Amino acid sequence: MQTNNLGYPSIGSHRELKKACEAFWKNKISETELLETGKDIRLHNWKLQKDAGIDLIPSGDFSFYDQILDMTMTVGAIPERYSDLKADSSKSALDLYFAMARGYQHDGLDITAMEMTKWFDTNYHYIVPEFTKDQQFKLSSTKIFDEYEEAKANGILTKPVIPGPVSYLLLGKEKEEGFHRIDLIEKLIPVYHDIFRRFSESGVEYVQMDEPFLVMDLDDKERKAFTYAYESLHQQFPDIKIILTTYFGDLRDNLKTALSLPVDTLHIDLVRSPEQLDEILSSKQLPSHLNLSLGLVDGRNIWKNDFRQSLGLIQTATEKLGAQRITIASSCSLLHSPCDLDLEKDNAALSPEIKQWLAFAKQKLNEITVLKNLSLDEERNTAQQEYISNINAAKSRQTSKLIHNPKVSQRLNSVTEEDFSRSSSFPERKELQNQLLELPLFPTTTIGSFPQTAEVRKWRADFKKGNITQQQYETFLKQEIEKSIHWQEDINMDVLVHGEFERNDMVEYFGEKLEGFAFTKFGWVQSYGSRCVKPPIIYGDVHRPQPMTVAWTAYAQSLTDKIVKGMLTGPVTILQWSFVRNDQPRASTCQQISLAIRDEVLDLEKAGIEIIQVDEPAIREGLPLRKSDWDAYLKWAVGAFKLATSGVKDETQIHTHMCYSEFNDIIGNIADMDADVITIECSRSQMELLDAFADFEYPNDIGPGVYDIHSPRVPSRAEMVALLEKAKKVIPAERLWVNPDCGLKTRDWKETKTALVEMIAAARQLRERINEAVV
Ligand SMILES: Nc1nc2c(c(=O)[nH]1)N[C@@H](CNc1ccc(C(=O)N[C@@H](CCC(=O)N[C@@H](CCC(=O)N[C@@H](CCC(=O)O)C(=O)O)C(=O)O)C(=O)O)cc1)CN2
Ligand code: MET
Ligand SMILES: [Zn+2]
Repeated sequence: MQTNNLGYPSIGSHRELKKACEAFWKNKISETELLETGKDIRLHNWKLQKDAGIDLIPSGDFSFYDQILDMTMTVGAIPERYSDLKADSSKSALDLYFAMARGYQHDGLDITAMEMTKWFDTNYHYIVPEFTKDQQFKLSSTKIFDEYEEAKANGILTKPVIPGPVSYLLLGKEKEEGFHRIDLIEKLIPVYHDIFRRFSESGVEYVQMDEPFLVMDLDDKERKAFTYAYESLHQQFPDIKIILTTYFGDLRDNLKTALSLPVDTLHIDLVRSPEQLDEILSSKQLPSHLNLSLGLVDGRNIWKNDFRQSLGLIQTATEKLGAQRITIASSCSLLHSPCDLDLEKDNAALSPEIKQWLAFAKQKLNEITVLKNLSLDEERNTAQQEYISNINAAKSRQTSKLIHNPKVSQRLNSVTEEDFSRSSSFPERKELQNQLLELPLFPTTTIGSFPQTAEVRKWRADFKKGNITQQQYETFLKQEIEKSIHWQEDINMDVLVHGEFERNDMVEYFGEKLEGFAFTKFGWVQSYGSRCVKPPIIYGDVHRPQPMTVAWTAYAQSLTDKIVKGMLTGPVTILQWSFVRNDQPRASTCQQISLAIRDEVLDLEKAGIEIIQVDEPAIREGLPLRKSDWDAYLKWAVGAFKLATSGVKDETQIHTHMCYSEFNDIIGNIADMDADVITIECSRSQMELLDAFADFEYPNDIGPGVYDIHSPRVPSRAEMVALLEKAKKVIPAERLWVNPDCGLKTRDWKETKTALVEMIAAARQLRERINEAVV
């Protein structure tokens, strides 16, 4: 019996990599220094895993930005627009790499970034590979080999991890018509042969090949690509042991394909789907040589493993296959977990009672080994203490007084059907809102946040450390709000925002104000590139003890005669971006959050706020990976939004915002949410997304984002006018809003100011064109 870890966070337990990358981008440290930081993190992680007793330790899982972008470099799928940069001998491979991730606007070059999108149903984002019809692949990076050798030189034999060829292709996007990316498999496989040849020369024993698409709906062509790819690799390199790795779901109708592939080990996610174990063990197709890696320790949540349940599953598997053929593993990469619970020792916001229920990445490594020891040693001599304390922690959680709040269940029981819909239809509401709000055609607005500068963060850090008083902190925030309101008035913005300066994060901030949530100090998880989040932990019933945003919004509104839009995070997004309790259905937790947001919406309305935005950027992310599971999810997720927003008067305008979303398949459900206005991310895909809204005849108002806020690149007025003209072709002018793709918190003021002035000028130009047409 072996132990296996699928991947470890690259970011560092104190976000060393984030800090080094951002310093490098600002030219504050050299490339050598950045590379050195990467090396230190890798070594630290490998040693940690070795000391924890992990047999199959990953290498190649470390990344300066994203593992899929790393693979794009490895197979040489570098889009044409970077060729000047690539040919420029004064630029390093790392410069090219970051240009692909973030765009490049220096030395007279102006190159857009590659698209970024959600990694399955997580809050991690990857860089989308771009493919052309005559796409060429060529082994172009030695990173994966270098890291294997680096570990070996330090006395650690590792298991290289690479995305499997089928998933790699399916994660990408065709950049021209006339082919399907899966057709490129025959061109791609020779590069995998080159990779395996090098592995073989270096004496690599195991290779982890991630094929998460095996838990998705596949067609026959895609299944055949699996067979082709893995048979080809096995034929050429029969001695390399492949661990075919699936996660985030179950194999279902792809089981037969998975079991037919010539691999050494199949890894399955038993956290998401413990039921699939029986199905696999009883399958007639299960080959007698195949080993199973049991993904038992949850890489996606922070609760301690339930040893009793895991040992049951291990026993079932060993009885059937024998301990020799079983590996104990994390369910997926630990990339999605915070690094180390031990860092929380002085955290007053995490009581010892709650802390004993938790395990972060480092603790999870230990759980993997302890599970192995417990299952090999039936007398439990070696891990007796760990077993007892695990069982006690589970008991303490089941019976804790912290979890259940009778007031919350009473409130839930009193919810009625009417609470889920607005009193009047959209056209009726729109007329009343037009009269009240008096907005021009193509109203301009932003998505909520303004730059979270180092200064803003420093004030907050000082306040949290007790270096300044609450009053000093609040005075500072008020000044920031005042500056932002007056500036928005000066540039002629139509609907203003207060700027979200008081928020550390759009989810963590609300978590901190709600009961039933706990927080970490160092529980950082990578979201994209150098950007991290600290997801709050929902451990108990959720309840809003008092208003959360009303004072800030009302203050902002008091400074201007223009309309200030209230800004809230929606229930599905709060759920999705938190660590969620696993002792009740997600839908129930979500409904509790809905009621808290509903109360806040009504309090904002009472305070005179006429437009309220309830952000739901994560509603698409929460969609189950299999289509047959969609309806059940959409029913409660859409319901949660409606419950949160439907209490208001007809005159109050409800906005929602979504980003990183492919809505084509769920556009009807988005319409069912019945927000008066939806702002969406659109610019990186050149308004492609709008076709879905047009085809469906989406009924309400839409603000398709006219510029990409994830890149420091400033868009031109002409570019935005062109995008708006494109939008106008499919959405009637009376229903179009003008706004960026998302909030501006990650940008600097300098770029923000130029871009928004240009955006408002673009809206003005559209209005003038319409007036001219009328005259
Ligand atoms: N939860 C969440 N998920 C999301 C998004 C989002 O906004 N939130 N947006 C989409 C894209 N993802 C994103 C994820 C993170 C960030 C982001 O900006 N993160 C910040 C951290 C935000 C934060 O929590 N800030 C805290 C802590 C800031 C900090 O680092 N403070 C320093 C001290 C600063 C000083 O002394 O000067 C420290 O703790 O060391 C605060 O402002 O209070 C970062 O990585 O830099 C942006 C987008 C999708 N998913
Ligand atoms: C990831 S969606 C962000 C919405 C939020 N209101 C902001 O502007 O930052
Ligand atoms: Zn957004």
